[in-house]
Amino acid sequence: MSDLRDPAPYDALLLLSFGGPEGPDDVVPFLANVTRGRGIPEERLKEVGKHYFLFGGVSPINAQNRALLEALREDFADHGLELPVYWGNRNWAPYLTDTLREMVTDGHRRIAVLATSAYASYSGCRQYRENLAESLSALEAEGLPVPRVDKLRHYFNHPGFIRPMVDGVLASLADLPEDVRAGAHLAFTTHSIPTASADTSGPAETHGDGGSYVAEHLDVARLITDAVREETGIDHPWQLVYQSRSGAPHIPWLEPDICDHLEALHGDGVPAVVMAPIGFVSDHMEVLYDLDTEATAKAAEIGLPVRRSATVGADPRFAAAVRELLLERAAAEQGRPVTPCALGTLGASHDLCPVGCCPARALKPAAAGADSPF
Ligand SMILES: CC1=C(CCC(=O)O)c2cc3nc(cc4[nH]c(cc5[nH]c(cc1n2)c(C)c5CCC(=O)O)c(CCC(=O)O)c4C)C(CCC(=O)O)=C3C
Ligand SMILES: [Fe+2]
Repeated sequence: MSDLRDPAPYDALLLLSFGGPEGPDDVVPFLANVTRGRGIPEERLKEVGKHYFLFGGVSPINAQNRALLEALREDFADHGLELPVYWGNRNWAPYLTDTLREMVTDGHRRIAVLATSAYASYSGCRQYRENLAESLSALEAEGLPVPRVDKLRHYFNHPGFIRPMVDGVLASLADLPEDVRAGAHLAFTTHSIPTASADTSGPAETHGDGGSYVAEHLDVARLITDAVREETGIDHPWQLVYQSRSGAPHIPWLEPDICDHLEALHGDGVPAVVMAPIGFVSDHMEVLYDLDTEATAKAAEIGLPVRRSATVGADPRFAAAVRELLLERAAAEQGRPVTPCALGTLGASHDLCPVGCCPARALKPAAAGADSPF
């Protein structure tokens, strides 16, 4: 019998995230890193900078990742899985290249990567793969060994991601005044992206209206609504809506925006809304500002009771899911039969992004996919 705890061929796990500022002096250089060559209007950057300054220049994302690192190490230790866990970011310290350099210096050559983005899309998948390729090239240029990096599959439909969100929505419903609770709508929110990116998200066969990005979020919304109904006996009406739009106004992005949605629901006489940020793995500035500040103020202004449900963050069930994803992939790499764990109608996502998955505007090398140069 094979050992179910055997992580071979992997010798380390890399938690790969976005990164965020940790004080006022970090904000402008962080935004410069994020928007390098991305054509985001100056006005939008000033606006987003203000969001960060409102919170002392501190994004919650790094603290969330530190907590997740702890949760992963604890879960691995509790399950006899001896695998070191490292952390690196695309846009702020600890920077991905520095972490990968440390990993190869520590002797690691076959690295599993968990990105803190659960869904397909250029911004949520290929852009992380491009950053991995850039960092591997940097190591190569320094004459260091280039490790093999494998990105773990999208986990939007993994029970360890879904169940904490179900609990979050149930807690938010319970927190609403009793007289409006039963009639509450669920507004599932995610990051708006250009419709052109959504339509080409995921493998070529899913390209079309909304692509994998929208289909995956709809599956998650249905799974959560179904689980909530099982618990409460109430079929809460729901809709997938968007937040945090940027880019030039003439370029179409996914709509409707959460604030417009709240107004429309209020106009229709809906008594209350739970906003569930399913597009975000943990609390980010988008959750603190766009939902907890802006959308909550809009709701107060129109007299609509709202609650924002918790993100998954460092929930121990999510840490366990990461272990399962890693061991599942290890087994597949060893050629052992595995049944990947997934809820919903879409099934488990691919291990290796095929050529043409979430294409970029300009072709750049991307690691950990069928088109990887490494
Ligand atoms: C799909 C998606 C995710 C989810 C997947 C994932 O988690 O990766 C995500 C996450 C995040 N986005 C973040 C921050 C920003 N994103 C920006 C810009 C953009 N995001 C986009 C999409 C996404 N973004 C897009 C299409 C743009 C436009 C231009 C471009 O294509 O680049 C900008 C520039 C200003 C602005 O336009 O808002 C900022 C500052 C932070 C950190 C937050 C914190 O500090 O807590 C996080 C986790
Ligand atoms: Fe973003």
